[in-house]
Amino acid sequence: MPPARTPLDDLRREIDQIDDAIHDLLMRRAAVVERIGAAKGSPGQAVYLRPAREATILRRLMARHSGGFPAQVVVRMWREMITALTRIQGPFAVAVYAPEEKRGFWDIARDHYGSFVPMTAVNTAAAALRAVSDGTATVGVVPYPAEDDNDPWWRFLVSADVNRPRVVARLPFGGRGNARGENRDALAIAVAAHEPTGDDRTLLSIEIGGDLSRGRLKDMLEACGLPPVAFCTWHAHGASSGMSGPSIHLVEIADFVDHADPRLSALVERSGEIPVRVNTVGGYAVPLNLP
Ligand SMILES: O=C(O)C(=O)C[C@]1(C(=O)O)C=C[C@@H](O)C=C1
Repeated sequence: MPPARTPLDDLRREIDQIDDAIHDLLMRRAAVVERIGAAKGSPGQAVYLRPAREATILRRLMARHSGGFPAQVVVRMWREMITALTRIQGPFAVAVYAPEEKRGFWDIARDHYGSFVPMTAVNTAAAALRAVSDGTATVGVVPYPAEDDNDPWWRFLVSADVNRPRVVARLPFGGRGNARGENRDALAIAVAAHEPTGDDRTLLSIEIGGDLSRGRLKDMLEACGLPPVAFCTWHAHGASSGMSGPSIHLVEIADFVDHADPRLSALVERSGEIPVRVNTVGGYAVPLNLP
């Protein structure tokens, strides 16, 4: 006589059915993404990468999530899936600023882009940007800008060229998990569209050819409807020596702003005699509020 089926057997049978359903849906999702890839046309410069859409998908899922399965793990699983399905559409590789003593960026890049994507550690943020510019990497992962950096990587992104690499995401997007190292966030750089998600930050480079204090610039930004939430400044000559002269500010704005936004021309007009040049350096969807 065969042994009687126990409640545990029944539950495992149910798990097998669920696993089949999840697996079927994964294969179905992959087939749809293949069609999306075809609809986007030939892969030029990483046009298949849509960070805003990725953020929107995860925000929508988090809004409906409930039960005992950890939200962060949902994000982690989706991140693995999304990168795998991005790779169906075209080449994808990541260059991460991860010198010996700062391995944390490697962990958060791997959490975001998955454990099977080709990933290279580089010793400087500039090398990560170069990898994106020369096409050896699709995405570069660099430290979130710090005020005290007197040779900041972001100055290499200051350009009006629409095909230049720009900031496309802030990492971690869905919680830091067990990533090693300090608590510093990273930014992802790629040649991909800066698109709105409904809750965004934009990075503006503001080049100033004369004397304009940060306080004055802040007032001007606010008056133009561009609420600044963070500033970094780089002086082209005599960096950090307090000398006046050409300087570039990286200003984070609590809104989505694209290069044709009328608020940018309003800012230039408002500066009057002082030569001011404004460019967008990209931006990011505000990450999920998960530990
Ligand atoms: O919606 C797209 O454009 C896709 O390519 C699909 C998808 C996804 O897996 O959902 C994959 C990569 C993109 O960066 C965004 C989303």
